[in-house]
Amino acid sequence: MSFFEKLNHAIAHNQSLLVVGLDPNPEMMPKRYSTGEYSGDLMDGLKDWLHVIIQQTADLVCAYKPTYGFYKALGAPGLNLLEQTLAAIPDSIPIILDAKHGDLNTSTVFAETIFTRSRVDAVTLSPYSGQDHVAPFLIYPGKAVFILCCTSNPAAVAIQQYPQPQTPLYLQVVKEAKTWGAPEDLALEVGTTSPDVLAKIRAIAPERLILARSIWAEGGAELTQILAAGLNANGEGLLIPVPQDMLATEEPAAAIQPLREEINQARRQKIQQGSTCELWMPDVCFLEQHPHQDLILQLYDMGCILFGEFVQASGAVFPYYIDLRKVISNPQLFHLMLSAYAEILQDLTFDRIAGIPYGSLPTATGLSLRLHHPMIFPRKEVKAHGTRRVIEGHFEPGETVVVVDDILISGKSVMEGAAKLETGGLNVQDIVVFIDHEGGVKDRLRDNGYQAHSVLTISEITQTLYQAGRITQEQFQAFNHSVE
Ligand SMILES: O=C(O)c1cc(=O)[nH]c(=O)n1[C@@H]1O[C@H](COP(=O)(O)O)[C@@H](O)[C@H]1O
Repeated sequence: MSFFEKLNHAIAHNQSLLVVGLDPNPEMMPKRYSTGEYSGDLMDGLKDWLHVIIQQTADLVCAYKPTYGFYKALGAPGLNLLEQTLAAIPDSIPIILDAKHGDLNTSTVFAETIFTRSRVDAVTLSPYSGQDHVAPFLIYPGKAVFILCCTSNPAAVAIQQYPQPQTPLYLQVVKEAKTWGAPEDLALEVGTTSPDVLAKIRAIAPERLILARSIWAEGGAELTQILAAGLNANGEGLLIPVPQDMLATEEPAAAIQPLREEINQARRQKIQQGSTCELWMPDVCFLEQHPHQDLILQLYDMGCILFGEFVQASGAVFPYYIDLRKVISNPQLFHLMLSAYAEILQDLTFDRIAGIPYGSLPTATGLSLRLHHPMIFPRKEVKAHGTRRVIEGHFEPGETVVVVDDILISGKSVMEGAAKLETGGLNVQDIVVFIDHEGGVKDRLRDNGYQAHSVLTISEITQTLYQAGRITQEQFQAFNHSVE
């Protein structure tokens, strides 16, 4: 039986959305397993405690969740204890190993160990190594992964809310993770005390199972609010952890039963509120994603694309400003950008590459080294002493030069540069820029005898930023009005 079948069966049979953590944490172990008449050692105490929890809760929960870290921390006896604990869990209850595994190099062996040599049905994973890390776990039919989307740790806010609270990274993790696996294979782990966070995730992932965490932290919201935000319209899709302190009592079942009923009450209400049965449609469409989406988003996040009112060199006011000069300080991004230029240059015929100073000299240098074509450049201002050269670098008159520049606004800078190269007897046909401001600038260049190529247009950039939630509707509309 697959993880999801087992889970659904356990939910229906035990009428429960509760998950019990089976954590051999010596600090949480009740004193009765180490003092008084108890004669065993620490490992015996932990084992007996966990076994009692399983016996008491097997008809009250829909899954068990052993935290791998607690077992590892106990060394070899701890790993032995994990096996004993898993063996004590009834076959009908699925096991989610809480490993938060995040290392790409060990993903294949770890997946094989837990899914073929133990009774684990699902595992929690960190999202930071991306799909490559998750794929080795998803090749096991019937097994599932839970992707950690956010945690409730206050210090994590700086990362999870980046770059801004309206478009936080944790929601991007959810959107991205949805493309890695089907709802039956890939669920989400959400640590939060905030119903708002759960509601945002539920809104973009209505079809995903969510394993809630940290909901019992002090100062957190009421359980009813958490349930209202996280349950789907069918009163399902949310797994609720049993509070740790309930597991330390002598009769965990007595404390858990009312909690189970409270949750079921909220589930019934949710079902009554929704009059229709929800049909989930996947919102993943790879065709719509811009091929340079990553590059565009990174440029924006680095502050190379700014929205607001900016006066341009021409005196005109645009609702944006592009400053690509910063890219050289981010080698990984610069590399991506050079690859995008190189894709265009490889289809052109030329002897040398010329960069327009100053902004495009690093680009021309990078392309020259990458494509093994010599570089030259027209000087911005000609020196009044020395060689008084207009063009720096070696060239032969009659050669063909491809000109590279950052952005075409009116085309003035690039045409001035090309004209200087032509005074040296060079031919300029092709001009390659990163961004085309549009508004007919390519036609203007064509009228002057140049063929202009661009990696991106400003419309593609704003459309991508808007779709990714980086810019607001107002910013997007301001841009659209400016080009009307
Ligand atoms: O000054 C500008 O107009 C300008 C606006 C902008 O958003 N980004 C930008 O880089 N620029 C500068 O404008 C140059 C191109 O403008 P044109 O010569 O009008 O095509 C670029 O090479 C930049 O030096």
